[in-house]
Amino acid sequence: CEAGPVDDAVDWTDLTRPTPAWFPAARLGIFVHWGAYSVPAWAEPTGELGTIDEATWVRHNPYAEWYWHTIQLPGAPAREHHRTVWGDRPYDDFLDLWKAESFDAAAWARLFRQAGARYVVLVTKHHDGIALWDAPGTGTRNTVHRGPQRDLVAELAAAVRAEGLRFGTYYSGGLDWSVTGFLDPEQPLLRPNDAAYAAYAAVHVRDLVDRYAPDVLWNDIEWPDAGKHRGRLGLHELFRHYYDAVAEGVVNDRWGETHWDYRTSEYQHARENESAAVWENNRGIGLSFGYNQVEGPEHSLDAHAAVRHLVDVVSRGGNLLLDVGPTAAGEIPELQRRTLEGLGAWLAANGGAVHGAAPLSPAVATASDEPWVRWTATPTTAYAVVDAAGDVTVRADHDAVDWAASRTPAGTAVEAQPVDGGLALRLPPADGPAVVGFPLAGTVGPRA
Ligand SMILES: C[C@@H]1N[C@H](CNC(=O)c2cc3ccccc3o2)[C@@H](O)[C@H](O)[C@@H]1O
Repeated sequence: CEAGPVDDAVDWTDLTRPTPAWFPAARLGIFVHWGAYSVPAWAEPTGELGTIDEATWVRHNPYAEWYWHTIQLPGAPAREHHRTVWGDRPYDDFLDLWKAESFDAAAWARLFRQAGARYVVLVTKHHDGIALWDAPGTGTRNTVHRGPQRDLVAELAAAVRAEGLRFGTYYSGGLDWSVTGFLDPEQPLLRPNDAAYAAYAAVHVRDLVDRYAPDVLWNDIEWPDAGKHRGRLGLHELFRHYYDAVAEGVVNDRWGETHWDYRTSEYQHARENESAAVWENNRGIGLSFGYNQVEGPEHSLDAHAAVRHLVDVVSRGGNLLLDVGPTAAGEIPELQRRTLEGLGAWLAANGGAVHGAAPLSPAVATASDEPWVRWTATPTTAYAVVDAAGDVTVRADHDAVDWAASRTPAGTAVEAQPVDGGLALRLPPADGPAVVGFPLAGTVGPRA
């Protein structure tokens, strides 16, 4: 997803401002990919983005939300699957087959809060161009006029905010197959860059801002090149309008080489962006963002793996935006629900080491994999998250921490003794990684 040319005349730096503190403090968000693609809900669980070569990826795409694209490709198993199960039905039939009959926004929002999430980002228009609100210029090709016949963005925004979480919107500015068709299916990232599409997309995002005041504006792929200007429907004006409307709003980095509040990585892709001061890794619980009925436990993070991934991300200064792909009916698949519930149970007992936490100065302690240890910190406390039980030695500068006052977040004292180059801990049995807090002696604390 290479960035396109930028209008050098535009000074993007006048949009730069300190990132609103709520975002890095949040540490965990829930992504929701729900669309017409949730009806077929079929993809090959090939592997994680960033670990599969592009030639394999395009024909064996594990992203179920790319179904319409994948079935264009001769030789793609998804194309054969579509012919066998759906015959020659057009993709848009899936919009009318999508009923959302079990959709309960309040139940989703409750589950996301119980999972320990502090924000939710809903896909409002994915690459198929179908809007989950009455988006200007989409005619009836949206969920208000067809299929669910509901404004799904409004319903989830209200429910999420009623649970005290922040609500963000994802918009696919970079791809819209309903506008471009499949220019060359073998080149999946050929983007619409013309002024007409740029205006169409700008009107959509402006409408999202004016209707829902999203706390996160999450664009995907990139912004159309013809829209990267200061004019009325230009991107600079759009960002300015957004910040005027949502003072603590944040935008991600998928708008081209223009402006962002934070960087992103996706599964294993673009991990170089994780060196930024503020960043977010996004991934599904499985290998797909949209619901994929083919996926099983072998393709998915269980609660233990989700805890480890979240803690690893936070220990390096990032947020995790963890995706759920609901069924067309509006249910959260059991495999995904179990992971969210397990993650939430662990965070309920140990969230002090995650929410509002930041990396610990490497001068005090560093990560290890044998035993698996990650460190986080608040200004007063260093947290060792140890995926082991019993007697464990962790490397730490024990003069920098008050090892005699080591505690679990629940307050249980933990036996700790300084040993050469670290601390010997006697850990209580725990359901998942154990967390030990060490009051920080002196001024050494989280890396700024
Ligand atoms: C969240 C997922 N994003 C996929 C597209 N990903 C990218 O274009 C991409 C990934 C990425 C990582 C770092 C910087 C820029 C980047 O762009 C998109 O194709 C998937 O269907 C899903 O919506």
